[in-house]
This record gives sequence, C-alpha cells and structure tokens, in this order.
Amino acid sequence: MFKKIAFVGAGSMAEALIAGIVKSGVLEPNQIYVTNRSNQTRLQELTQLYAIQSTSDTETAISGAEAIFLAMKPKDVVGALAEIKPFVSKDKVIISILAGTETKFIADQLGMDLSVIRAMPNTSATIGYGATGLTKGAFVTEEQIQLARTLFETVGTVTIVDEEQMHTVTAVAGSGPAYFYYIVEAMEEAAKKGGLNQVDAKELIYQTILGAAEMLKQTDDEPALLRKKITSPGGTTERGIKTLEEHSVKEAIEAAVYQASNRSKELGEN
Ligand SMILES: NC(=O)C1=CN([C@@H]2O[C@H](COP(=O)(O)OP(=O)(O)OC[C@H]3O[C@@H](n4cnc5c(N)ncnc54)[C@H](O)[C@@H]3O)[C@@H](O)[C@H]2O)C=CC1
Ligand SMILES: O=C(O)[C@@H]1CCC=N1
Repeated sequence: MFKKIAFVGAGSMAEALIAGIVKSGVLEPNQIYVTNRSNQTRLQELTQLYAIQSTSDTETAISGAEAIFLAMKPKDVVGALAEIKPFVSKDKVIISILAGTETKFIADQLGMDLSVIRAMPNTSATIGYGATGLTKGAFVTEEQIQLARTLFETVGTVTIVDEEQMHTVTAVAGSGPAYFYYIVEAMEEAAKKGGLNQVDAKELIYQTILGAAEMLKQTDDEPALLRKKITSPGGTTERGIKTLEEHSVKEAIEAAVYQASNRSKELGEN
C-alpha cells in the first residue's frame, strides 16, 4: 500500500473517502494528509474527527506522498495543479475525483508523463455504500490501479471502465443518488398529502427503497420482472405505473442521465 497519501481539497467527497480509508485500517490516520485552499477550521475539524494530518502548506501535504487526490471542484483544478506542480514528480500517482476532467488534461497541466487515475465516487461512500467508477490514464501501472481500487473499496464497490465511459458513470452513479432522493422527496410529499405522518412516511418509504435495492442485488432478477411481480392485473400498481407512463417518467429519467453526461463532457471541455 502507499506509505503516504494526500488530499488536495477538503470538501464533502474528500471527507467521505478519508472516513472510509481510516475506518478500514488500510492506512494509518497519520499516513493521510489533507490540505485546503483557505478554510483552516475545516482542516482542524478533519484532524479532530479522523486523527489525520492536515496542513495549509501544499508542499508539506504532498511531499513524500505517493498518491495525490485531487478533490476540488473542476473550476478550481487549473489553479490547484499550478500550486502542486512544483512538488509533483513522475513517480507519484494523481487520483482525480473531478467530474468531467480528463486524465490527459491533468498530465498536460502538470507538464509530465505521469500516472493519472480518474475516479467517480458518490456520496454514499460516506457510509461505505459508495459506487465508484475508476479509469486509468496513459502511464498508470497495474499496481497503481490495484492500489487505487483497494482504497476506493474501503467505501463501497469499484467498477473499472474505459475513460470514454466515465461521463456515463458520472451520470448514473456519481449523480445517481440525487435522482433517488428526488423521487423520495416526491413520495414523502404524496404520503403527507395522503394523510401519513412524517415519521411513518419516512419509515415506510426508506425501507421500501432499501428493500427494492436489495431485491435487485440478491435475486438477480431483472427490474422489469420484479416490477411485474408487484403489478396485479387491474390493481393499484398497474394504475400507478400507467400514470408514470402518461407523464413520460421513463423518458425523463433517460433524458436526465443523458444531460448529466453531457454536462460532464462540458466540464471537461471548459
Ligand atoms: N459531491 C459529490 O456527490 C461528488 C463530487 N465529485 C467531485 O468531487 C469534487 C469535490 O466535490 P465536493 O467535495 O462536493 O466539493 P466541495 O466544494 O465540498 O469541496 C471542494 C474543496 O476544494 C477546496 N479547494 C478549491 N481549490 C483548491 C486548491 N487550489 N487547493 C486546495 N483546495 C482547494 C475548496 O476549498 C473546498 O473545500 C468535485 O470535482 C466533484 O466533481 C465526485 C463524485 C461525487
Ligand atoms: O454534480 C456534480 O457535478 C458532482 C459530480 C457527480 C456528483 N456531483
């Protein structure tokens, strides 16, 4: 395993990954460094929570680190790469979790033929249920991608894909949890209008979504078959699904994924 890793950017995704890695014991907390552009309080908070090392000095954070995680927003990446460039060398691996941003762009900005791994985790990593897509840039070794896999597996599953597939991975898995939350928001609203109190509604809806996910995983049945088993002819589900179809919900979801993927491409181009 890496002896030292550094996070550049101390936001919510960085924290989810740090929490998982620390909890797994794959690395000791003192092997993990984090730095941020401005917010000292945030760095102190992460140090207190996870006993990791934090510093506002870029050089201290990344010198000696074999893996450097880029965890800032895509709009901040050019500035961040300029800041870390003096302390980066070809023997390090850069692991970027930025939406859209290509491995080649990162290597070009750093001006060297170095290994760049691109990852797309999601916020469910916070509780160890993340789904991460990983892809490797031109110079990444098999050992480096396997080490990255081990790190991301501390927060959930890892799927290795070709780089051109990362936009779709981002659209279905990176953004994906938000679509389900959106549906849950609508169900909670409807449950309230239907007369359920909030506590009961939450209990019923959360267990329903969890149960549906586990059915998909554990039975290996296709979703269409699982749906068929619920849909009694002339029954309630049939009426519900018909209403979804009248509102073109399937097309809307496909369009959402397509547009999120397009946005990922735009973020890369900008
Ligand atoms: N939030 C999510 O669901 C997911 C986000 N991502 C990606 O993760 C990245 C971070 O997202 P969040 O954690 O949500 O953002 P965030 O806004 O919570 O955190 C970004 C952090 O980077 C810091 N930063 C900005 N420029 C910096 C610099 N030059 N040097 C050091 N630190 C710098 C900011 O101060 C901030 O603390 C984004 O690129 C996003 O595309 C990927 C998967 C899922
Ligand atoms: O919305 C975004 O751009 C980021 C990437 C995937 C999830 N959040």
